[in-house]
Order: sequence, then C-alpha cells, then structure tokens
Amino acid sequence: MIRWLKNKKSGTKNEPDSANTGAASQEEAPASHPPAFARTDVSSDPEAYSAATAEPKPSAVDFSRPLLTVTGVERSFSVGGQPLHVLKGINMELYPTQLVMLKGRSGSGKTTLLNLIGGLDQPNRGEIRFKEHSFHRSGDDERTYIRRKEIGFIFQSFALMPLLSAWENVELSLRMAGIPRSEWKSRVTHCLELVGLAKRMHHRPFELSGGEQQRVAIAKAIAHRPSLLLADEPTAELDSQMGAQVMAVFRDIIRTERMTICMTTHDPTIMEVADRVFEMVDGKFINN
Ligand SMILES: Nc1ncnc2c1ncn2[C@@H]1O[C@H](COP(=O)(O)OP(=O)(O)OP(=O)(O)O)[C@@H](O)[C@H]1O
Repeated sequence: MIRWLKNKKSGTKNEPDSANTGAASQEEAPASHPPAFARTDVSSDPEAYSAATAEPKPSAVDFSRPLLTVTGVERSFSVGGQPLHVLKGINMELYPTQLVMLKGRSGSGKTTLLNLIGGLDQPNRGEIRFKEHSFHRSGDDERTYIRRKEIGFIFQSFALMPLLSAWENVELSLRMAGIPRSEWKSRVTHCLELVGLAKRMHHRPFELSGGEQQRVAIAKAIAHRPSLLLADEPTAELDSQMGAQVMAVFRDIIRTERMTICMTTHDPTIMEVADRVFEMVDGKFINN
C-alpha cells in the first residue's frame, strides 16, 4: 500500500472530461502501440510535493548495469520543408529501480526523448539500447513486442476506458498484453491495492477523483510487470495532494515491483524525490 503523505491541503474532485473521451480512442489502438506522448503545459504548486520530498528515499539504485542507454541521440522533424532539430546529442543512462526526472521548459524536447526511450519513435542519429535490444535499429514489430513486454506508459490525461471500472481497466491491459487469464485476478487485485485503491476497484473513472484516476492508470501501466515505466507529466492535471500521492505511489512501485521510472515534469519542487534529474535546454542536457 502507498504511504500517505502528511500535511497536504485537500484536493478537489475531477469531473469526467474530454481526457477520458480521448482515452477511449487511444484504447482502440492495440495496447502494444500506445499513442506518442502529447505535448502539454502544466501548472505547478510549490506546496504540492513538500511532503513527498520529505519521504525517505527507499532502496538504493542498482548501478551494476544500465537498463537503458542513450548515446548521441539526435532527432529532427521536417516543419514546413525545413528541418527542426529538436534533440541535439542526448546521452543518458537509466538504471534498475531508479526514479529519473526530465525537466525543462515547454518545447525543450522532453516528450520527444520520452517517445524515443519508449520505442514509439526512432532517432535520426545515435543509439538507444534497452536491455539487450537496440531500439535505434529495430523495426516496428520488434519495438512493439518489446513495449508490450517491458514498458508501461502513463499519460497526463490518465487514458482510461470511461465505461469500464478500475478493475476492468487494469484487467483489459493484462488481456491486451497477452497475460494468461489465470493470472488476471491476483494481479489486478495486487496492482490496485498497491496504488491504494482496494476500496475503489469497482468504480468507473467518472466516479473517481483525478488522483484516483491517475492511480488506476498507474495500476494499468504496471500490471504486465514492465521493467520500465514512462510517465509524461503524470501530476500535471492533479492538485498538490493528489500529485504527492502519485509520487508516493511511484516510490512504492520502485521499492516493491523493482521497476525503473522515467518521468517528465515542469515542477522544480518535486526534484528532491528523484534519484536523478536531467535538465533539458533546447534539446540538450545541461547538467549531464
Ligand atoms: N512530430 C513532430 N513534428 C514536428 N515538430 C515536432 C514533433 N514532435 C515534436 N515537435 C517539436 O519539437 C519541439 C519539442 O517538443 P516536445 O514535445 O518534445 O517538448 P517538451 O519539452 O516535451 O514540451 P512540453 O513540456 O510542452 O510538453 C517542439 O517545438 C515541438 O513542436
């Protein structure tokens, strides 16, 4: 179960919104091929993560061998017939059980990098190695297969099926990941308990707060036991209390499920929760 954070102002309940409607169309695509992360703005609240940052950092990161290595990665897009150089030589490593944050101004390239790390896109130059796989060389089918087995995605807008309960949403991800039916019940229960939703399992998204919806999305993303969890501004739609709860859940997931988490954020106040922060400015890391 998550460790609930103290000293928070209370949150507001989110009403169902277009995010869920959008999620339905995302779900219609195969689970193995999630949509690329959308680019968004976020409001931040300096109080939001004060207690989260007060949480003790749990187990030490396993530095024996990187889970993912990014070397000299460049990514350009053609905009109006002109090349737009978005990533200009990125080097980074993610280690098992590490919580890594990518911070930087809007448009600096964080989401573009997250899409590459998740195998949703490929670099124009450089290498991305995930375990024994080479994302920069592999074709769509191979990357889809690796994503299905090894990577979980969390979106700012929760990406839940609006007509399914929390339980059914998590179960759906196991079904789409090809996990044997005999494992569904115990795994769904475990994941929803892990994110603190044991008592909300049969609620549908519109019956849950924004923070609870995001925790269902987290349960859904980790259900198939990925080794890497990628989250694009997972707290951006949440108030301070809910955002802090999400960060506490992330810490518990790392500790108990032994996953690596890489997330983007605009919020400088949560940086102390991270094991490592990469700051991106104009397509490069400035503190690497
Ligand atoms: N597919 C694409 N085609 C053209 N331009 C793109 C594409 N993807 C990203 N860009 C551009 O790359 C730049 C970086 O975008 P990106 O979304 O990676 O930034 P970001 O740091 O994640 O921003 P935000 O914090 O607002 O989400 C932007 O100028 C964006 O318009």
